Amino acid sequence: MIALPRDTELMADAEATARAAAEHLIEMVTSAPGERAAICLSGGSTPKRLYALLASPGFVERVPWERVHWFFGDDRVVPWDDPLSNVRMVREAFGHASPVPPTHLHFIPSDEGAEIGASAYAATLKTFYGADALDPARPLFDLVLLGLGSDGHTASLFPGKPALAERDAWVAPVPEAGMEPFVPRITLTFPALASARSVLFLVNGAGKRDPLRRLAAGEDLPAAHATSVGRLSWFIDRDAAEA
Ligand SMILES: O=C1O[C@H](COP(=O)(O)O)[C@@H](O)[C@H](O)[C@H]1O
Repeated sequence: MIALPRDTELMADAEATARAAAEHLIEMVTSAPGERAAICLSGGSTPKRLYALLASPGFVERVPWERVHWFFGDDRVVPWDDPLSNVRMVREAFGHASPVPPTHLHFIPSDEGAEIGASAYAATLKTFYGADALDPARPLFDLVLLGLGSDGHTASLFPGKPALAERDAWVAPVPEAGMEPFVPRITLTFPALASARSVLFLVNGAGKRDPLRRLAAGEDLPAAHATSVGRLSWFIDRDAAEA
């Protein structure tokens, strides 16, 4: 077994990870201190089952959909119907009869390039938050979901890229993304992702053993820099944790 990050729950398989994440998400939205709850979604393939579960019997009736606003941690600068788009993935996972009120899905703009999209999304977040500066006592998100890329990236914070060092902006353009296909991206920065009552990494499958091993060895991977003003935890399945 790989030495796992502090505050890890080891899951039997990917289905168990998705179910536990759905329970955690429901706990975070129902315990949100204000009238609204804010969730920051991760992209990629890992969270797809979680999103589908939320819209399915057993979960759909337990989510206070009218209260929840859904944001994105990152996306590629491609049309929202492109197979590479996280918007498309999330829409497909929630399904045609999506329970999400359309005005509660806050997509990252992708039609005017990475720079303009990043500043437009920062404005969206600041309007929702009601301030230009993040107050650790009043987190922006109730829950931030994160994934772990095979190269150790999280959101679209890739090894060696300037966005990693961003301390002021909430959202950053990533003109040359670090993984194929090389499509420009837009990402929330570490300070924005950390402004959460809970930050939760979801990690499944044998493809994640290498970055988990490298994190355990103390390598300076982007995912190692994720923090939270609240709790930071990991749900990792056995397949990923196998040595
Ligand atoms: O590029 C991305 O990759 C990570 C990990 O994705 P996965 O397919 O390995 O689960 C993801 O968290 C990020 O949002 C996505 O844009």
